[in-house]
Amino acid sequence: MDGVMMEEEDDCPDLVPIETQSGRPAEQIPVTIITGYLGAGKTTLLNYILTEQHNKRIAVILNEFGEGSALEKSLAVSQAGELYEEWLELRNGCLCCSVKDNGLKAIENLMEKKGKFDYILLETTGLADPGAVASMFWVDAELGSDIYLDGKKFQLTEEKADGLVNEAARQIAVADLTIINKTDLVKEEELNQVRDTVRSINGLVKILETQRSRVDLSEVLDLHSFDINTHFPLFQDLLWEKMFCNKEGQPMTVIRLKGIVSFAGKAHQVMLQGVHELYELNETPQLWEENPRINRLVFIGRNLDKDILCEQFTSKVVLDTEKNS
Ligand SMILES: Nc1nc2c(ncn2[C@@H]2O[C@H](COP(=O)(O)OP(=O)(O)OP(=O)(O)O)[C@@H](O)[C@H]2O)c(=O)[nH]1
Ligand SMILES: [Zn+2]
Repeated sequence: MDGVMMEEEDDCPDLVPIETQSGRPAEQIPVTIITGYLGAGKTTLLNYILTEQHNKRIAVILNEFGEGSALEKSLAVSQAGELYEEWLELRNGCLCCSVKDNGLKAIENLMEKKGKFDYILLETTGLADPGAVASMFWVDAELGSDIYLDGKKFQLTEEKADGLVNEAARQIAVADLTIINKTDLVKEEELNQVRDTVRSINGLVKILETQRSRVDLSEVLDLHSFDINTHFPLFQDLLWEKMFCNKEGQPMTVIRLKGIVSFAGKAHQVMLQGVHELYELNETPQLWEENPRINRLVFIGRNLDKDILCEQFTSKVVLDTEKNS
């Protein structure tokens, strides 16, 4: 491996030197973390994404537990379906340890050398703690979508004894999208059970079912579009950017935010909680049933103007179809 640099224990994974375009600032790009049990079909998914036509420039970082001392991990860069292979040197093959603190730097280096990517897909081992992996991206506001790729039913239900179920549950809990793969190997009722289990762990996660990880790419690559900021651009602008002013021109400040919101196609009521700049959505056990679907939000803060907030919420968050009804 000519040119690969082995650095000290905690140094950033470094790439084989190639022609650099120095001075190019690293721009933010979405990172999708793909976790899943051993053999669930993560690499199959990556290969599928890389070879499909999508007109996106995608960097893939494979970070599997290799046999022996497999420190060199393959890095494939796809452009228009063509694969280019380079080598990314990771410390020890374990994502939590090797990439955790330096992952962003490694990606910045990569972009400095190869130009901007549209996407980074990061495959982690099924044993990785998704929280640790994801937290390195969450530092960076724009980054961080998760896919959790499931294998078969037994991975969730029959592995309880050795605790792996906890990893699976945690992966699902933080996922934006769960792919239940290998549906060709299970019966309909088993598939239903897996779906129910996933749903019980994460009421909001989007679930796709696949064979050979063949997904509709728009559902995977545009995953960031499901995140809370896209559901509620109002809150990003209001809480983070402090973009809204009251009628006197004073900027609104929110200290506390609570609400019940209705998602199209969701049977359960969803609770919105915000404290200062942080906010989250959680599905509640409460069904809408025959109750009229409403969105009710309570804001506590300074310089708040109900009319302006209402208008913003309606124009930016509420679906067109619902506005009229
Ligand atoms: N029957 C069946 N086999 C599949 C399917 N998807 C993937 N496989 C096979 O499952 C095996 C493992 O797939 P990989 O994509 O390597 O799984 P992985 O999650 O990357 O595996 P690790 O990185 O080792 O954890 C391969 O032999 C795939 O061909 C599927 O939908 N059905
Ligand atoms: Zn793999």
